[in-house]
Amino acid sequence: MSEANSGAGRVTREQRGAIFLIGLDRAGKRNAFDSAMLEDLALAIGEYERNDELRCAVIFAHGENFTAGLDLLELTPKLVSGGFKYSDLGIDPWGVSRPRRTKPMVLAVQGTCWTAGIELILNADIAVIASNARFAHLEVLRGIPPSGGSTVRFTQAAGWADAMRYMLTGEEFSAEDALRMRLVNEVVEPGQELPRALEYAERIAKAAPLAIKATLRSAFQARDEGHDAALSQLNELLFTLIRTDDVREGVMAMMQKREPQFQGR
Ligand SMILES: C[C@H](/C=C/C(=O)SCCNC(=O)CCNC(=O)[C@H](O)C(C)(C)COP(=O)(O)OP(=O)(O)OC[C@H]1O[C@@H](n2cnc3c(N)ncnc32)[C@H](O)[C@@H]1OP(=O)(O)O)[C@H]1CC[C@H]2[C@@H]3CCC4=CC(=O)CC[C@]4(C)[C@H]3CC[C@]12C
Repeated sequence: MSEANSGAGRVTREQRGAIFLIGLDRAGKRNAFDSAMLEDLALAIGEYERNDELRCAVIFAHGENFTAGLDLLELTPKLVSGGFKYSDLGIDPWGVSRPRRTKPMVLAVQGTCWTAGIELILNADIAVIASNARFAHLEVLRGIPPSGGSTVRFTQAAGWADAMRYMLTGEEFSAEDALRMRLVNEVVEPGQELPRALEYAERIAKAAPLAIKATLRSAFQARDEGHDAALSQLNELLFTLIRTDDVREGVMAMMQKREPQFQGR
């Protein structure tokens, strides 16, 4: 698709029907995130968010490794001086700062997946990983805490004991460990992670887009504001959606025993 370690932005885009493939493209540096790559990934997610034709994004990495984490040499001075900020057209891929994405995100991961890569997984909806994937939260060995969401989401997904074991030591863990700790959905043979992620994306893209967004909104609200806040909004979400053309189409398709064709309205 593109040369390793090339391209100013270092993130590729490809539209396949309703699916948007977003590729980390700095393989020569093990897909370490410098500021150009952080910015371009955020912009790609912004493009996805604003394009109504697109119903599911798949984030993957060119080359043999997902990411070696942050390019500390390039980024530390910028973070120290407060000089790194996403442009207004971008969406934070880690869901740390607002606005939050409203559309689904599937991840395909292989090889080395350090720090920021784990945190991208934890901010995605579905993650498929290759059996050769290996993970580590190295931040405390570089003098910083995990700051892309793991202090909240790793503990939620895996429980305190496992999350602290890996975040406080920087110890490496395997694909099987990631599955056991419920950080990911599935482990597949190397090379199958992207095709399998695309299968999930195709299924999501066939579902009703407004219902997909409402599902995410409710789940995000539960995570951010607590269960009561999310439960109190469920009826309103339902009554808003029940009047849409997509609900009529879903019912008609069921009656006529055919695939629904949802328009997102
Ligand atoms: C803070 C959060 C993240 C922190 C970190 O990621 S710390 C960890 C940094 N990574 C490392 O230390 C790994 C170093 N590399 C290795 O160990 C090895 O290279 C390897 C095992 C990965 C591979 O080994 P290898 O033998 O196969 O290959 P090599 O020969 O070693 O390397 C080949 C080639 O690649 C280069 N390379 C490798 N790694 C790196 C790297 N990390 N950086 C640069 N270059 C690398 C190597 O030099 C070789 O190059 P060559 O030219 O051939 O010599 C952040 C996580 C998320 C962020 C937040 C996101 C949300 C935010 C929004 C905001 O608005 C504000 C900011 C923020 C909150 C943001 C803040 C920062 C995060 C929290």
